[in-house]
Amino acid sequence: MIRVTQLSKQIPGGPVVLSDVSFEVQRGEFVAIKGASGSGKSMLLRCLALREKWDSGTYIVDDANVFDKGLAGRLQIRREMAYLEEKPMLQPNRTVLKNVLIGASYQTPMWRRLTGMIRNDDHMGAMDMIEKRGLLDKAHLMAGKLSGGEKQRVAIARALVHGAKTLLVDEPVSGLDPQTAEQVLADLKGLCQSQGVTVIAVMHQGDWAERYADRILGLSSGKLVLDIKGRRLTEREKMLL
Ligand SMILES: Nc1ncnc2c1ncn2[C@@H]1O[C@H](COP(=O)(O)OP(=O)(O)OP(=O)(O)O)[C@@H](O)[C@H]1O
Repeated sequence: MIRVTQLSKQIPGGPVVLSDVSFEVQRGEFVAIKGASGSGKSMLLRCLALREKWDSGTYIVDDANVFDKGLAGRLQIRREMAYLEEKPMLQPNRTVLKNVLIGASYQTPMWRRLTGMIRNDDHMGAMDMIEKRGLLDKAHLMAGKLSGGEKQRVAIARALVHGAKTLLVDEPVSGLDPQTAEQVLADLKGLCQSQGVTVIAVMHQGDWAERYADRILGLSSGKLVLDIKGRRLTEREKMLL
């Protein structure tokens, strides 16, 4: 369970971008964050991923207070809560398999990044994860040759191989054609349902959030104005965002 209480964040010398934001997320939930441009959606995700410093607020993950656990606790959060940017950061001149195996910089020991050495078990696990993302035939292609949706799925595979329990995903379907968007979202939803992975995704465009999310959080000018079960928004609710 993730519990955020009264999270506030101000850009140093600039505006307040999150103000007293509180909510809970259960393990295995698919939560969508909606809100107009500039409402603080990405900032919220980055705060959850500890990519941004919190000015105030408490952050409980699996019954432990993250800010009481010191550096080890923060590193654990960064490993278990993978932050997937809108344009996944893959190494374009390495294969899909290598990208999944080597992981993001904060997930992988330096010696492994430098040598590229892998164990047999790791190789099997990565191939399995790639296959489940529907990318087995692309495993040996250079990542730079993939489409946007395929890159998203490689980033998801990579996060899971490296122990992520929660995926914090910024605009997972932006720029994708509808069919690929469905595939990416169905994959995320399946992970929630079958493996208890928690997904918190910024999904403002279209009605993707209404169709796929178990819960919808709505932000307006840095404030949480909506916290509802996933369903079609009423006109009044849309007006809030
Ligand atoms: N480093 C920064 N310096 C100054 N202002 C910032 C910085 N990062 C974010 N902001 C401001 O914080 C506010 C929230 O930004 P954020 O990226 O979270 O919005 P968003 O809801 O994700 O928007 P979009 O949908 O356009 O991506 C915006 O007004 C933005 O200009």
